[in-house]
Amino acid sequence: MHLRFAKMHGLGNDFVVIDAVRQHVELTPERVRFLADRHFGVGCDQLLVVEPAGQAGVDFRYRIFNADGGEVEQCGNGARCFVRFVHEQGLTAKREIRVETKSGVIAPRLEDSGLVTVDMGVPVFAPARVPFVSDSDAVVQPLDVAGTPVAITAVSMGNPHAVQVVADVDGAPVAAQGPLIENHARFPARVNAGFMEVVDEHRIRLRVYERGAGETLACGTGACAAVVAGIRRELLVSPVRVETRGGELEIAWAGVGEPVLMTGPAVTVFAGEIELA
Ligand SMILES: N[C@@H](CCC[C@H](N)C(=O)O)C(=O)O
Repeated sequence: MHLRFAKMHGLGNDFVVIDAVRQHVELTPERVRFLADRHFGVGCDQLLVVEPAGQAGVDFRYRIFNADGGEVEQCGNGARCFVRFVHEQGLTAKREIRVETKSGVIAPRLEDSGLVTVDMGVPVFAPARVPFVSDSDAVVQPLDVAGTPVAITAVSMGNPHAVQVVADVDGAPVAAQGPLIENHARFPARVNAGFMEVVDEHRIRLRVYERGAGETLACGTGACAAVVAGIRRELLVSPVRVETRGGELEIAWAGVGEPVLMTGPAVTVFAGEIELA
């Protein structure tokens, strides 16, 4: 199969983006892993596939695959790249787009500044819906990480996140704890593990060990999850600047029951073609 794609990134969280509106695409987990492979394929944290809308009132559907081949519900940096992609490819002239994802409809908007703002939907804290195994709905919950007690906030931004507060994000145990939290038995769908340093009430520094991809330079849904966790823990006040290893995002949230707004860049690196076995 011959495939045209674009290589894009949002703050260094990188994507192979495929137009499945104008070309026939048949993906398997093996093909996703091959495309994501940084040595034998193109290389990316996630693969994004743009498809025609499957329901009335939305413009497109977009699907997200982690580098490990698994399909997931949501991707914040990907949502910003998706909008730039459909514009650059001439798939639409609309600047505000409603797009169907595995976890519902989100609404990204291409700003005059070139940045993209995305209504990422309403965060969910109910443990069963994250999903997180717990009989308490406390905002801060204890988690035993291979004998180390960790205090996390479990939240879904469409996809699951476990956010902990650390004193110094540069020295945080991301590589050691990340895979243990990702695969913790209390997160039956696995989880993205966030490590947040609070700089002041409007600024955090964040690293995320992503489910199915490992530590990335930035995670959009991770930034949303960290900010809502920080606001619920009364450590932060909206809006919050989130400093990641790949750059900065702005996150705004008016409180429980309200949607999270994320603003940041989306960049096209190059376009390419590849032959898939
Ligand atoms: N990098 C993304 C999140 C991608 C999906 C995540 N790894 C998961 O498995 O839920 C973002 O920017 O949000």
